[in-house]
Amino acid sequence: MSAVPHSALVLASGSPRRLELLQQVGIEPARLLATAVDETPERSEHPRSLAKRLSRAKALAAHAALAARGESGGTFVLGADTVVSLGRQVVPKAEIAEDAITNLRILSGRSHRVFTGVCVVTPGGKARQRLVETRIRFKRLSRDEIERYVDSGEWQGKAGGYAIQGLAGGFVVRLVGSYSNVVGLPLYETLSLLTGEGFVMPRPGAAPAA
Ligand SMILES: Cc1cn([C@H]2C[C@H](O)[C@@H](COP(=O)(O)OP(=O)(O)OP(=O)(O)O)O2)c(=O)[nH]c1=O
Repeated sequence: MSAVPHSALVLASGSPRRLELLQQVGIEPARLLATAVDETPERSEHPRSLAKRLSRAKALAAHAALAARGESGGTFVLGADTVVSLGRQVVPKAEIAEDAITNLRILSGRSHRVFTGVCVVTPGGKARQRLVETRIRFKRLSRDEIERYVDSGEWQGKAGGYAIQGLAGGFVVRLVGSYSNVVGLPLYETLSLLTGEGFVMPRPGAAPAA
């Protein structure tokens, strides 16, 4: 049987979660290319617009970097950005313990949304996007629970200051939508975006396309 060669993909991300999620569905990126996109929201920018704008900026920055080296031919580039929001407010990434405490107090006992923007740049240079939303309700968190969580360090560098795939999974009363979207890459939507643009999925066990 003649096998159609599968497509090559560059993951425009430094997030180990995004790499693991792609690998989970059988895609081994040909390379990882983290970008240095400024993630500051614009004035009164809605969280969903922020996630969409940043995912596009990451994918296009990686595509431009590859093109500058003459390496963009034949490759799909994938960028993503995850934003936690409470109403119109962005619940920022936690960098220090105080940020994580503030965020968890805000999220305690309430419903919030997680948006992930996904952007694919095709080998022909077209940028295609999706925006995926997940709704989550956290239990009420006691001061002790917040302190113990902050001691774990799991919040570091995570949108909203928590990681659902770790201890914070125990805070979730209700989740509506895609779980992988919260961890950083909505798998169903990402695969349908890629295959809709002509990406050929590898067969299980195949070596990554160059
Ligand atoms: C809410 C939540 C976010 N996150 C992570 C996913 C993302 O890695 C991060 C959000 O920050 P992003 O800016 O989306 O991504 P990043 O800076 O980690 O990586 P890159 O820009 O290079 O792709 O938070 C979790 O791992 N679990 C969660 O429950």
